[in-house]
Amino acid sequence: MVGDSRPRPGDPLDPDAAISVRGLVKRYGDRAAVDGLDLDIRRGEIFALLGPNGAGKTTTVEVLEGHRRRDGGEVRVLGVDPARGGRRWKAELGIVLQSGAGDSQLSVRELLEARAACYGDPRDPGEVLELVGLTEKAGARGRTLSGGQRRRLDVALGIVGRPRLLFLDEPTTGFDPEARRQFWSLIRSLRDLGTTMLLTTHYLDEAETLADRVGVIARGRLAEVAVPTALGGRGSAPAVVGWTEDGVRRTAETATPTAFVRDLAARFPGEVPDLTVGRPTLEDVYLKMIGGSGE
Ligand SMILES: Nc1ncnc2c1ncn2[C@@H]1O[C@H](COP(=O)(O)OP(=O)(O)OP(=O)(O)O)[C@@H](O)[C@H]1O
Repeated sequence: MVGDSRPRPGDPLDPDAAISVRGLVKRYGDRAAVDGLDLDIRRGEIFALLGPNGAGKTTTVEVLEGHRRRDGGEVRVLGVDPARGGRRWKAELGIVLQSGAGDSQLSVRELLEARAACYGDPRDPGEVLELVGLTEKAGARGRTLSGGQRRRLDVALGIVGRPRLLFLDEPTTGFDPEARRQFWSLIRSLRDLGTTMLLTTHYLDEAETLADRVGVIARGRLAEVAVPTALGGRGSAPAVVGWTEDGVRRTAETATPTAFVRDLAARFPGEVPDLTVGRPTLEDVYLKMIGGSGE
């Protein structure tokens, strides 16, 4: 799918969606932190919510989780209005927060077993430890874990209840590059198991790698929703060809990079020096889209 894929204001709620939101408004005092948001997230999808600090991401997610009352609009999460969600509904959600579980005196396994006991059909704690790569730390006290290991424990606690929908709030903050890659493959395994995921992140590469679609929120409104390769008209943006000639770095924008490079190649006896062909990155289009909208 190419282009914007938001529902239009006034469209009915989508009963088949994992999350369906129409005209969501949340005010703090007389200021709207979320100011008329329309969004559908499909079952089984990984959706990344992007936006600058203060844009309204956390507020939106907290309303969806049932942790904050909305001031306007309609919301359904797994078919239920979060303002009225009961225990059974809550048991179908997994929430990965910066929980502080890592400060506990309990061991990693004890923490996980205690959480698993809250659910009717939990995942096996041993399997969850394996999935998040913490098997060797099963006996360790939470407070002896490194920052990245605590985050994995947060994820383990979020998924042990076998959630159908998982909320991940900036899940890889503080991870080293290898831990991030491992975490990404964990998220893909969860998707293969059918889990729908709503991810907030400030890492554009993370959104690009993981998300089926991304939504950019600025000043409490969704600026665009699209697959990562199409956001901001990225898919049809001109390519930028770069090369070095007479010791000078040159670049040219072109809609036909193949023909351009063919002509360029004809001008050089061998390789075109330092040849690059690029399109705008997700970060390029994102920064353009939110330009000047931060707090
Ligand atoms: N409890 C609160 N009381 C008053 N204002 C709040 C409260 N929580 C958030 N806000 C304001 O609402 C706006 C949106 O905040 P929110 O936390 O949703 O942004 P965010 O997109 O999650 O930002 P970040 O990327 O920094 O986490 C901000 O202007 C913030 O100051």
